[in-house]
Amino acid sequence: MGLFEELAVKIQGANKRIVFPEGEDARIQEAAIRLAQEKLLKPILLGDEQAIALTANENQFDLNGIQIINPKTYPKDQLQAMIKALVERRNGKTDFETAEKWLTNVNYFGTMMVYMGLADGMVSGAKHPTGDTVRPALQIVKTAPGSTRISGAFIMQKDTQRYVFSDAAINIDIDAQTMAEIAIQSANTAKVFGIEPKVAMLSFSTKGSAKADQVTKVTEATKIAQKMDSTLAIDGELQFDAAFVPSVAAAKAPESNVAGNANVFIFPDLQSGNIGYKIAQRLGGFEAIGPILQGLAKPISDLSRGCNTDDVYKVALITAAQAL
Ligand SMILES: CC(C)(COP(=O)(O)OP(=O)(O)OC[C@H]1O[C@@H](n2cnc3c(N)ncnc32)[C@H](O)[C@@H]1OP(=O)(O)O)[C@@H](O)C(=O)NCCC(=O)NCCS
Ligand SMILES: CC(=O)OP(=O)(O)O
Repeated sequence: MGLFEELAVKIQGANKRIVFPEGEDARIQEAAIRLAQEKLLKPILLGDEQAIALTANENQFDLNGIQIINPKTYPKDQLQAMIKALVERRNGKTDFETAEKWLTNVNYFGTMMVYMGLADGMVSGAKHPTGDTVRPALQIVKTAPGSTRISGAFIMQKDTQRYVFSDAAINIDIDAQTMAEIAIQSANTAKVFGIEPKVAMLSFSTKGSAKADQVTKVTEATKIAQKMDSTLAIDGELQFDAAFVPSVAAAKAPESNVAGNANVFIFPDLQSGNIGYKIAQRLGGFEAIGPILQGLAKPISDLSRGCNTDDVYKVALITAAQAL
């Protein structure tokens, strides 16, 4: 059974309510119809009813039975309760007027639905850049116990090959401590997706072949991560070829228990992580599933704006599974 068939079996019957703030988008509507028809979850589309119907008509979609909420006509008393809960949650950082304005934005509205238990998870980002999609989650849902940072991983999949790339979505510039935490989070994500993690801390240097502050950061991160979980196979600093290709590993890092066999790749910053996953996807022909947000207290998932219906469907399955 493939990964997504397994997830489908897991979530079937649990009826998790997943809110899609971009309900007017055709890819979102098509995925929501498929998810509802297969009884995998209960989609909730946000948006203007007329605009949603227009997209559906243009594409001959049947949205019968799918819940639609228009934040602009949301019952006044329920909106007031939402504003109050948001102001309370922000604990002095956001006043009533700002909260009211935020809630006219579908990503804030959807995030508050998840925070208040009106939905079990959220999938957005088909039309919004990552920052605008995840900022409400960072501000309202916040980190899960045991995590100090939220990060974004991709499952990269082709035929029988499956890898984790992190952080490819959230933290722009990271210190050694954050890189170590991302490594531990990503190893856990790998296990959820049936990968026995061998974690490579990536650099442009292998085992001291270059000297630079950027390299020192990666060696420090490796030591911290090894201390955080001594049972984990984790090594660095490694160049990608040393991490991935056994013959190169034999030449560059013969002592390493990870080099040549790594399957979880931790990038030293977001420039390299985001560029790296898109090269593997667009030149390497890998399917990129994610970004899967790690370390968040409730399941909220981002999409790439380049996503298709199948990507939305798969990210929704992951989100519903995280909500179990
Ligand atoms: C994620 C991102 C939007 C946050 O930036 P920001 O809104 O400027 O963040 P701020 O520093 O103002 O922080 C806003 C809140 O989020 C929290 N936060 C920010 N980054 C966080 C992280 N990685 N983990 C946990 N919380 C975080 C802050 O603590 C702050 O909380 P507070 O308001 O309660 O104090 C920003 O880092 C970003 O744009 N990242 C790149 C996204 C991207 O374009 N990726 C490429 C495509 S996938
Ligand atoms: C994850 C990612 O790169 O998102 P986008 O393509 O929307 O910027």
